[in-house]
Amino acid sequence: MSEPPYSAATAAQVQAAPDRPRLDAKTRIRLRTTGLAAIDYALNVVILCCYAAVGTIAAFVPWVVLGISIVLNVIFLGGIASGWSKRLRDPSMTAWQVGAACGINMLALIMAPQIGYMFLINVFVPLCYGSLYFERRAFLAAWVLLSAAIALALWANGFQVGVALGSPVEKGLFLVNVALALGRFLTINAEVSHLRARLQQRNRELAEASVRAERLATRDELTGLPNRREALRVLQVECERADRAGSRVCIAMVDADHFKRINDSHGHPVGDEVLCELGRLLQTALRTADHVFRYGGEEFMVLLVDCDADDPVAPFERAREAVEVHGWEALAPGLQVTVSIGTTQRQPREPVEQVLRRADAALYEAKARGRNRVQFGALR
Ligand SMILES: Nc1nc2c(ncn2[C@@H]2O[C@H](COP(=O)(O)OP(=O)(O)OP(=O)(O)O)[C@@H](O)[C@H]2O)c(=O)[nH]1
Repeated sequence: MSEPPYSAATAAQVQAAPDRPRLDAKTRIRLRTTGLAAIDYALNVVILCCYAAVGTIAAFVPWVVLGISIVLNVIFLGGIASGWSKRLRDPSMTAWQVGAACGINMLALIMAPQIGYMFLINVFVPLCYGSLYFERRAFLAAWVLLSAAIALALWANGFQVGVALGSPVEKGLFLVNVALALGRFLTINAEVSHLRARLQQRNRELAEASVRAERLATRDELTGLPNRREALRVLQVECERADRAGSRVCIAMVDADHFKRINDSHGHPVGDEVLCELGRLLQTALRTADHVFRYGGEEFMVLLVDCDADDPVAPFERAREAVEVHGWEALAPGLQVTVSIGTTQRQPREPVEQVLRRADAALYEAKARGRNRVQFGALR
């Protein structure tokens, strides 16, 4: 009998499988870069083996470098993979890795001065890697320490820095080594360029998010009009401007009449559409320089700038009429919408709160007098 493709036993095994701890993204990146450094160590050992095989350097040198490389990489990779390095200020252990790589090259310079060029070139690679993570002070420290280490190593090997270009194999190894050094430099540069591109992308996203956040903070989502918070800000700004220019502003509170009934008889979505349409109608009925805000619920605030007209009621009467004669039937059969408007004119240097209170009182009066009307709130 053939086994079912997915037996109950398999399901039980899957369920019983313990959750393997997953490495976070940053740890994976650290392991990747440290792993690349380990591959670099291995390549160096291979080149040293070749030099040892043709007798340029002593046979023990690659073994010593291999042994130290293994110990160092076990420490770095193990420290990062186990999460131990997260306790450090730099969990990538950059300074330690750069120091270890330079140290191992200085040791090799002492042990194999015949190919000293290779180790002097090699120290530039970890330094470049450090440029991804080092702070300014660390560069200065690296410069001083490395210069001292090179001087010490040269003193220890009797100031010998060989190139070894005698045999064809040595010439070939020299070229391979130079090509590898170039490859390492360019790999690190490619990484820097990738990071720069990511940073630019993040900056763009951040700028877009802040524009969106600002829009959300100042706009009403339903009608797209500026919200109450923005209304109070703009009102303050326009009043100050009017005081400087010696002009007047008019404000009006516009409230849909019996809006609860509209919601109740035609449904909330129709109510929402009515509010959007009201916003559009008010904007169309007034001048482009004037401001229409959704003040809250079914209430709008209108701000007329440079409103020195003898009759500050006229523009609002026009807006009220535009709402009354609008073809609301197109939204819902039997739908009729009117608005009540309380308006007032701000006196020079009059506090904003006082003007708002007067406009509110005028709106209240318009409602009390039967709705669908404009009421002017005069100074008492
Ligand atoms: N559809 C919809 N309704 C809203 C919104 N905001 C407020 N409302 C409704 O507007 C109604 C306002 O009701 P009331 O404050 O009683 O006022 P009204 O029915 O317009 O009566 P008057 O103002 O006295 O003419 C409430 O039923 C609210 O639920 C909205 O964004 N969408």
